[in-house]
Amino acid sequence: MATIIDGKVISAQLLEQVAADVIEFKAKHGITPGLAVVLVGDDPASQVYVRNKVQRAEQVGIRSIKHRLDANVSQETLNDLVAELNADPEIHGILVQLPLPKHLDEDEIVDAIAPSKDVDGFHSLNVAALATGKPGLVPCTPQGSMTMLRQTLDDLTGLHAVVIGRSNIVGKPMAALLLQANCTVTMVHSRTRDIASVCRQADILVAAVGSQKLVNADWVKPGATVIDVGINVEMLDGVRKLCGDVDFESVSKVAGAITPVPGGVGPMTIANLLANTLQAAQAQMSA
Ligand SMILES: Nc1nc2c(c(=O)[nH]1)N[C@@H](CN(C=O)c1ccc(C(=O)N[C@@H](CCC(=O)O)C(=O)O)cc1)CN2
Ligand SMILES: [Mg+2]
Repeated sequence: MATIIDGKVISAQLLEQVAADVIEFKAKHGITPGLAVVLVGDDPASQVYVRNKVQRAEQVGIRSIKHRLDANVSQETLNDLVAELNADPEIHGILVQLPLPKHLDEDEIVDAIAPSKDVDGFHSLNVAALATGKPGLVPCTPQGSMTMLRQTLDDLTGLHAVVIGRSNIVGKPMAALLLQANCTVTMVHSRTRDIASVCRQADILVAAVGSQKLVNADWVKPGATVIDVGINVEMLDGVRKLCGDVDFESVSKVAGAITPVPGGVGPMTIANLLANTLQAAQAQMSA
């Protein structure tokens, strides 16, 4: 049976560290780090994530301000709000909760956020910084996944990491971080031929594709470390349950270590968002 990599425990450690660093920041600069969270529309999952972000921010001493906009808000109004937040010296971090309603252009709004306040690490300049190994704000979910890998494995150097999924917010930044950690990185996706045999070669397997229980035991090398980034909803006997991209029941019998869903990568995302907010505030104070 695989070791369970507990995201609740690891994220609680990170939050504790952020809270201590926030106290130090406040003492040094006499100001409180500020995070603006923008929620457009009524997507129930997004509402839960935003509520959790605001609650956790308070817990670590970061001031958060939530901006709730109607589902049919115009691109112009959203751009104007972001411009206002960019100019606000009390706001050090800005995030726009995704996904946005279809009529809005996500790329445009993400690139409207000042790169120094882009605590999601989605802005083109932060993406370029990560790709070229320069300092910048790194996306929260891949960053959290790396923390879990580092706590599980002594050294990542030379390990073969396979990332399933090529999204801009998880797959691509995850691959860049694994490469920085000296892994040999392969990305697989819906057009990959014989995806199972490629995955079976992985020492580290990261599933970030949004396809319920896609990865089964046949895809996993015995002893591999498996990071499940998927958050999918399944109905079991009429009850709504979360599950990942990995079939936990079968894979946990083969893998060396595995993250569960829920309680794995998810909690790391929010902890890293707050770590990024503090990092952004520190950088702005020394600019
Ligand atoms: N602007 C952003 N939008 C989105 C991001 C993001 O990082 N920035 N990521 C996801 C949603 N997300 C954060 O926003 C997120 C998803 C899941 C969790 C989490 O803690 N999940 C729990 C289960 C929670 C539940 O019961 O529903 C877990 O896995 O244990 C946190 C954050 C898309 N949008
Ligand atoms: Mg759109």
